Amino acid sequence: MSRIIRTEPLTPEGFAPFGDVLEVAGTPDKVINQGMCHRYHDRAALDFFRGHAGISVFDATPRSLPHVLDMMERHPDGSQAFVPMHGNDWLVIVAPDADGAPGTPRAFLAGAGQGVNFFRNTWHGVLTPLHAPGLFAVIDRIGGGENLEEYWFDTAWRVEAS
Ligand SMILES: NC(=O)N[C@@H](O)C(=O)O
Ligand code: NI
Repeated sequence: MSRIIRTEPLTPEGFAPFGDVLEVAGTPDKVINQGMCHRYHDRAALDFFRGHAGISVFDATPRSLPHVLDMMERHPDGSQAFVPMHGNDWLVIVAPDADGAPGTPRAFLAGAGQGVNFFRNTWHGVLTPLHAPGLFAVIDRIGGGENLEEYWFDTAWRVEAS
């Protein structure tokens, strides 16, 4: 018997306990390139312990709703940003910490043009595209050690569209 969570729109306010939303929003911080480009400057809290920032490209297999969430993970030594290289919606699942395990997850539906940066040590589901191509640039910690803690649920969660 799965436990149900329903998707909710990704907003900076809703996501604030878990990380940053990367999107064009509000007044640009800088207008550059002779007025031809708006720069939304320095919009993510990057945090890498005993390592450095790296950019990787992920080609992830699309999933579909309803989605079975049986595992969440976190990275104790670094933040992790997912930046779509496509224009589709995709799924971002996070959870508060509850004594060293994920608490009740929240499933955010990211829209076209939205990326996220998970704060260091934030419980999250693995990269979850909903359409092909599942291409993302990922900015996270490059360094020694595992930097990965997984938690497998005894009873899976079922993520359903709202
Ligand atoms: N393992 C890996 O590189 N990716 C995961 O951290 C993930 O959050 O998808
Ligand atoms: Ni991760």
